[in-house]
Amino acid sequence: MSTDDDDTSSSETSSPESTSTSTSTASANTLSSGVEDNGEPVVSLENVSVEFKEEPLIEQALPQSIIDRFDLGEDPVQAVNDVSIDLGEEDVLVLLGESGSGKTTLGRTAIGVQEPTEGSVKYRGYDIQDVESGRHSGELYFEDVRRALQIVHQDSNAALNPYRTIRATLAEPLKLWFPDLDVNDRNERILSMLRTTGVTPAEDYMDRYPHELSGGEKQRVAIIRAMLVEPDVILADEVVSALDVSLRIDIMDLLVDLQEMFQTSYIFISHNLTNARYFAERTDGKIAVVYLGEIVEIGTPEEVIENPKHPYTQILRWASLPLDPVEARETLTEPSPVMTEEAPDPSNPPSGCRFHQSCPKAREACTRENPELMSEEGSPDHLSACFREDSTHEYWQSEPLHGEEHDIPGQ
Ligand SMILES: Nc1ncnc2c1ncn2[C@@H]1O[C@H](COP(=O)(O)OP(=O)(O)OP(=O)(O)O)[C@@H](O)[C@H]1O
Repeated sequence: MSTDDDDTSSSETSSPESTSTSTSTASANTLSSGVEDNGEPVVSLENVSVEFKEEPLIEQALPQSIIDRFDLGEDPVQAVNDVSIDLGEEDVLVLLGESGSGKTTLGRTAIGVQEPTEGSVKYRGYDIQDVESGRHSGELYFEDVRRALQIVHQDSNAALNPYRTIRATLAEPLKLWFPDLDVNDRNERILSMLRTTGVTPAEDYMDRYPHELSGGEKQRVAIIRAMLVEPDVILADEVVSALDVSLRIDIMDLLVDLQEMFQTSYIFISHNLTNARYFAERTDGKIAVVYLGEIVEIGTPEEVIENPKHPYTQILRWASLPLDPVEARETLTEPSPVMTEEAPDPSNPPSGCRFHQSCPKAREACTRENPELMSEEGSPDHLSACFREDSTHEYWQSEPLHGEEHDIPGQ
């Protein structure tokens, strides 16, 4: 009987360069499933919404007719609301926002792990739900989609089985997705990836258990596991948040290096403006700011961080302490520009613009209509979901909502 830990036979290893070159060449134009790169976005979301309905005991115990008649049901949580985005080859999209804003749900939906309540999610033009349910007839199978869209979590402790060696952990996805590889081929690929990612001496690490690794090493192994199957997209969900500040740059740099080798696209989730900016800058990616399930601003890091347009992004920037201690002290003494400390309820979001209750720039018009992403003339790719982008909107004639228009420090 063959077990994961049978993969211990020694093997001639090729240099990391030679293996990574061959794998990246294999994945450059043709997926291992045989599906041609068809020019469609790797992932595209169209008007995607996701709701979570909690079922309290009362709802489980009573018939639906009674629940409806006496209005006993709970409102669903609107985790994602009407989001449309495309992710192309070797694209990077950084989702930046506070805890609970919907980043993880949006990312999971984009890689087909979370089913949307409304809208469609496509992989290379194929509707993922259709592929999963078998409604789609063609050369693409759901297994191909699963392999192509991978995830790396924040908590590498939870992601790695404490009872399995690194060799066994990393052999598992290779056995699953590349059953034709023999033990030697698998070992070769694993050793090569360990070396490439700086986990050396690689031979020593093969037979270690997760508890024998540092936090940074565990996260490297989790990244290798996702990368070994040659995915098109990796959802990197707060992958550096649990690490010491000194290690964060190393891991982000590793992802950048791996992207160059494997031409992977990333959806990189972070609640930290500094990390979001660093990663987007290094990868020429875009930052999408997420607030209460919606993308409220999107653009290059320079556009979004240096020249934020949406009041929410401007406040996010204000709230991120500057590195200079004197500047940081001055910022702390400034009164908060947020109009209410009360967090909005995601199961009952405000009508109109979802940010209007907290927004220092809000006017009456913002209570009536939810602004779509729009751009000013001259910067077509820097979009903000705020009526202030539209110089002809009735917003400008309507009354400020919070007495008067308030300034946001630093703007
Ligand atoms: N399985 C679920 N069931 C019910 N509600 C959920 C579920 N998953 C997420 N939510 C809710 O959806 C909203 C968005 O959550 P999500 O985890 O996507 O946000 P996030 O920005 O990734 O936050 P965090 O960084 O804290 O994970 C939150 O109100 C959350 O409580």
